[in-house]
Amino acid sequence: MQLPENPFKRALHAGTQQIGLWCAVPSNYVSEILAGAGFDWLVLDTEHAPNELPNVFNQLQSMVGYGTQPVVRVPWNDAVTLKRFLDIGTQSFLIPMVQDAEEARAAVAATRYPPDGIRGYAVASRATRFGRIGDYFTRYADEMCVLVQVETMEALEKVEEIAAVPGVDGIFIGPGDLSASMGLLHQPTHPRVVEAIEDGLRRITAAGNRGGVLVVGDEALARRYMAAGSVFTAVGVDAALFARSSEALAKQYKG
Ligand SMILES: O=C(O)C(=O)C[C@H](O)[C@@H](O)CO
Repeated sequence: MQLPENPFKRALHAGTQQIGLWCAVPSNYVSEILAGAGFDWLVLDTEHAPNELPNVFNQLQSMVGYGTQPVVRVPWNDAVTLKRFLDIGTQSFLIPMVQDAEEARAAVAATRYPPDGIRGYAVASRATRFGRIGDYFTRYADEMCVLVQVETMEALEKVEEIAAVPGVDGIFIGPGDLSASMGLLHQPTHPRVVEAIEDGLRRITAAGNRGGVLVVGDEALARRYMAAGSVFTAVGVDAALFARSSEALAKQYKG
């Protein structure tokens, strides 16, 4: 068997704009529905969603064959957690709350085998397709994508050093937590937050790395961030889509 290519990583490094969606609903039925919707990438969220490893395994399988690529958001920058998601075949990670270059290096090291990192070895995991991918251990890193989240003012001040860390394929700016760190909780589109995100995206690009962000329900702002340099841009959250559209439908008939 061949090592699966990572189209998300390849498009990211080619500078191709990729439109994504957050999948907070912990269901492989939902992830397959969303995988056919037309997005380039889908975040399988295990930080802010009641989603665990066995279910993410099912979600990864549900997306096989669809063009949309899974990006697993782990709950923390933790090598043990990353190891388990690596072994089920995850090839793209979104790692939250990375504060500086040291934490970015730790995130990358968790995805690499020695001597490049500390990833634990398993002889027959889904990642290697149970030993059927002959060159997995020599080529896996080519198709491994590490996205780190910068989502505090402190981390945003260090975005250039984070961008320079080898193996960091992209930097996602988290509007929600960033706004909270700015004293603007639940105001991710506050003008000061928008200005900070735009500046961060420009600096990430100037540092030679690739920026991404999430915007919910505001196409103009999403396109403003794309103009500022976002090349992996999430434009919605499934749970919010379900909640708002179901409310609207009920209101049509219930008033
Ligand atoms: O800080 C943020 O904003 C993010 O990291 C995205 C949110 O966590 C995501 O759950 C959407 O609310």
